[in-house]
Amino acid sequence: MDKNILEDILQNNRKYIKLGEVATYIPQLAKANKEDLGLCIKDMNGDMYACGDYEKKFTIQSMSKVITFTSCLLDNSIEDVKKTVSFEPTSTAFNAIVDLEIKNRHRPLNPFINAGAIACISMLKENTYQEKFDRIINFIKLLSLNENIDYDEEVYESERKTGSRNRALAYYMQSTGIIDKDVDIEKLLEVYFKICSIKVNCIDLSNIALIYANNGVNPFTKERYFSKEVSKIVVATMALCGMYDESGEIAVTVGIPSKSGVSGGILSVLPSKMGIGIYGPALNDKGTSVAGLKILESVSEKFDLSIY
Ligand SMILES: NC(=O)CC[C@H](N)C(=O)O
Repeated sequence: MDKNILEDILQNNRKYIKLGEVATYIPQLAKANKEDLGLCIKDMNGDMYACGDYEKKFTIQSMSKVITFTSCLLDNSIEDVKKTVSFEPTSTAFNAIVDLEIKNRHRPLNPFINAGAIACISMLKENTYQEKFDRIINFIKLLSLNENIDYDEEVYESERKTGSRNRALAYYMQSTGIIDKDVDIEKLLEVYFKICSIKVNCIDLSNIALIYANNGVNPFTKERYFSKEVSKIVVATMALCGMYDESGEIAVTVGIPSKSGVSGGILSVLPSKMGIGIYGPALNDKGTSVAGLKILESVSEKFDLSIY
């Protein structure tokens, strides 16, 4: 893979930034620099190809749902997980309420929408809410091969103060028994907001993605972090649901299982080959980086990476 080609791809797709807007519904995210654009690709040999603002830190947002879902699968049998959340795509937004009432026996359709992730956090086996958060941040440190991962206190506060929609989702799920009646919803949401506020850069995302590309094994130390079975479930769910109600279109145009977040990050897993991290905070109307998505599409096309 030629770094100059990647640099060209990044520059050629810069023009799409103007089609998007940074997220404003979480006030702190509105402070992002719309012009930022970064890409990092890491392969199984440890070779890294990066350009643009690949070292810039941003919050992990919905990309954390990959790690939350993985942890939920490690703590619970697949049958028990399926009683709470299924693995079906949505045709509505990531924070939609309507599906919870009318579809799927009140279960969130998948673990990558807000309701699904909040339900997954409630299923983690730790005894305290602090332990649940520690578990996830430590797992992110492990998978990103970065001990220095931390969370952004200001983004966390901003989300906590403005999180009425997530509160509505969580209380609704408690009313239907999807979330246990003993769960303290405010505390559960604090964990969710804090997880979303964990800071990463494109290198961290590419490292995390690489572990999934390698079926749960760190390709450098050969350490196994989760089973091949869990990895397959998570990556398949990413392919079908990771880009919300745009997942079908992206399967066609990109063909690489991916998960986006409203900070503008995209985490993409190319099985057996590479991990990709992208950042560009200007978002399309689905909440995905508009130029980032175009970069992913160009990389896939240029190097013939679609899994289909
Ligand atoms: N799509 C996203 O990245 C959403 C995550 C964000 N923290 C929220 O709960 O709304």
